[in-house]
Order: sequence, then C-alpha cells, then structure tokens
Amino acid sequence: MDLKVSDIGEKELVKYIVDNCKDIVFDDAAITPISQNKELISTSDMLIQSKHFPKNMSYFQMGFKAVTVNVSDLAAMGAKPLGFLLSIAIPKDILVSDFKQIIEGVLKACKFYNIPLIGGDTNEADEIIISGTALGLNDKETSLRKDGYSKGDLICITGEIGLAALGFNLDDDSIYVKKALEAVAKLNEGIILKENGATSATDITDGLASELYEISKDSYGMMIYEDKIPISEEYKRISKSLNLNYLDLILHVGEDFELLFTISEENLELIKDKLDFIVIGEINDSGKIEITLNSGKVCGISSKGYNHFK
Ligand SMILES: Nc1ncnc2c1ncn2[C@@H]1O[C@H](COP(=O)(O)OP(=O)(O)OP(=O)(O)O)[C@@H](O)[C@H]1O
Ligand SMILES: Cc1ncc(C[n+]2csc(CCOP(=O)(O)O)c2C)c(N)n1
Ligand SMILES: [Mg+2]
Ligand SMILES: [Mg+2]
Ligand SMILES: [Mg+2]
Repeated sequence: MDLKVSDIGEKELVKYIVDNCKDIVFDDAAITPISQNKELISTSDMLIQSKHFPKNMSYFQMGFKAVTVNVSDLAAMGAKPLGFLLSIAIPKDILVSDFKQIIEGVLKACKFYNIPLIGGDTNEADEIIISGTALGLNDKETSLRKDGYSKGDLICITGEIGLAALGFNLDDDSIYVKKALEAVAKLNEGIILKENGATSATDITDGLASELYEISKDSYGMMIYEDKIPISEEYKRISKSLNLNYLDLILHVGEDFELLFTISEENLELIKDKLDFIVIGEINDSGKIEITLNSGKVCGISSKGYNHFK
C-alpha cells in the first residue's frame, strides 16, 4: 500500500529521520559533544505563514516568534544561547517596509534572549516562510533531556497553559490573543531548572497531552489533576461560547512555549523561590497517562496534539 505522509503524520516522519542518525542524540534539540567539557545544542524550527501566523499577527510579531520557537527548544535543554541563524523566504510583492518589520522583530527578540544573529539566507516563496536555527552550549552531560525522571517525581509546568489555544480563536486584545501572538520562551527558567536538579524538560508546542506522551517511557505512567491546572471561569465561559471544549484546548493544542518538567520532591525546595511554576501531577508506574477530573473520575488522556500533515 502506498502510504501518504498524511497517513502517518509529523512525528512518524521525524522518527524516520532520527532513526537513521543513530549516533546523534535528538531531544528538543540535538546534543553534540564538542570538547572535553562542552556540548553543542542545535535546533531548527520553521514557521509557515498559512500554518503558524494568525491573520491578526503583525510582521514584527512574526519575526519575534521565529526566534521564540527556536530559543524555546534551547530552553527545554537548559542551554545557554550561542547564536541564531535566520532563513527567510517572502513573496515578491511584500513591501520593503513590511520585510523590515519582520527583521526588526527578529532583532528585538535576539536582543531580548541575548542571542546574536550569526547568519541565514534570504529567498523568494509564495508565502512567508521563516526558518530559524538556534545554537546553544551546555557543560557536558548536563543537558535537560526528556526522559531523566524516576517514579515519584513531580510533573510541573512553568506557567499557565491553553491561553494561546483560545487566542487562536479570538480577535481582540485579551491575554489569550496576546499569548497567541507574543508568547515568550522560558529560557532563564530552563537554565534554572537544569542548575537545580530537574530530571527532565520539554517545551509545550503541540499541547500538554502530546508532550506527556513525548516524554513517556516504558514501565512508567503519569497522573495529572484537573484541579491543579489553573483554568479560570472566564476561560471556560469563552470556550463554551465558541463551542469549544476547554479541556480539549488545554490538553491538545499547544504553542504556549511553557516548559513541562519533572523534579524530585526533594529538589522542589531548591526551585521554589527561583521561578514561577505549578505542580500538576506525578510520575507513577501505571503504564498509563491519565487525568483525575474535578468530578473525581479518572480518564486516560488521548495523545492527540497539533500534528502537521494530519
Ligand atoms: N528534517 C529534520 N532533519 C534533521 N533533524 C530533524 C528534522 N526534523 C526534526 N529534527 C530533529 O528532531 C528532534 C525533534 O524534532 P521536533 O520538531 O519534533 O521537536 P520540537 O522542535 O521540540 O517540536 P516542535 O517542532 O513541535 O516545536 C529535534 O532535535 C529536531 O532538531
Ligand atoms: C494561523 C494559525 N492557525 C493555527 C495555529 C496553531 N498552531 C499552528 S502549529 C501549532 C503547533 C506547533 O507547531 P510546530 O510543530 O510547527 O512547532 C499550533 C498550535 C497557529 N499558530 N496559527
Ligand atoms: Mg521542543
Ligand atoms: Mg521542531
Ligand atoms: Mg520546537
């Protein structure tokens, strides 16, 4: 049978590539030992106008976001930023002033994250495509991987999730739209987590559920609790008015760029006063990924997340 890429989806396609590069460690970013005591952290994420840029997003915000999505994978590794490369393709009828706005956004973000622009490429395409590459450094074998946790570790996130998911459905000046248009990568938080004994981390791009499955490993399970996830009455009300299920938005959309991380109860003390975060559950050995709803009912979480080609 001739499978199409849409039959298998983004994750399977990436797996095909990664499985063919057995000597490289691929996590949120790749890890390459480069000297006796340092490892290079490298990552690339591409933004396509029709897939990633809501209609109400400014050119400046597009540029800023192209840096954020890449720095976010450095954050997920706890890496210190080294440099950013920008490859950009634009339609030929775009105004020069609009192109300059995109670049202003890129440069502002580079300054914000303290990562210099060190190269790239400029080309023509039918829609705006911005592909970034971020490089970072870590001391050898200190990078925060996705799978370092043990049973009993707490499952945490660095902030509120689901705001962007709701924002993609709105066009106003709410905190939801702001998050959808101007999310910020948790770079300093990632470094603090690495330095204080977090056992794993990943950034939430495809949705909490998808990332829980992304960090899952054999013979472990996870339980999260609805009542530990901050969900305001306003959030529930707006979701309902748009005919959207609020838990679906929280669990299965993504693009908040918060960090999902695990840490032992003991080390939780170390980070308590150093960053904002919430504990949403714990690692167990159930072999299942589940949520305890406010009603007390325990449900399996579907792995559904944002998946290109699907
Ligand atoms: N076409 C590719 N060639 C080489 N490596 C790739 C390719 N696509 C992805 N990777 C690598 O595979 C790993 C996982 O990539 P993936 O894009 O799934 O992760 P992510 O960036 O954390 O997620 P998202 O793209 O949803 O932000 C990363 O280290 C990434 O650099
Ligand atoms: C116009 C528009 N429609 C929908 C969305 C939502 N969206 C797009 S990609 C993605 C997940 C991460 O993708 P990737 O795997 O490429 O990092 C999400 C949640 C958006 N940002 N803009
Ligand atoms: Mg990632
Ligand atoms: Mg990626
Ligand atoms: Mg990414």
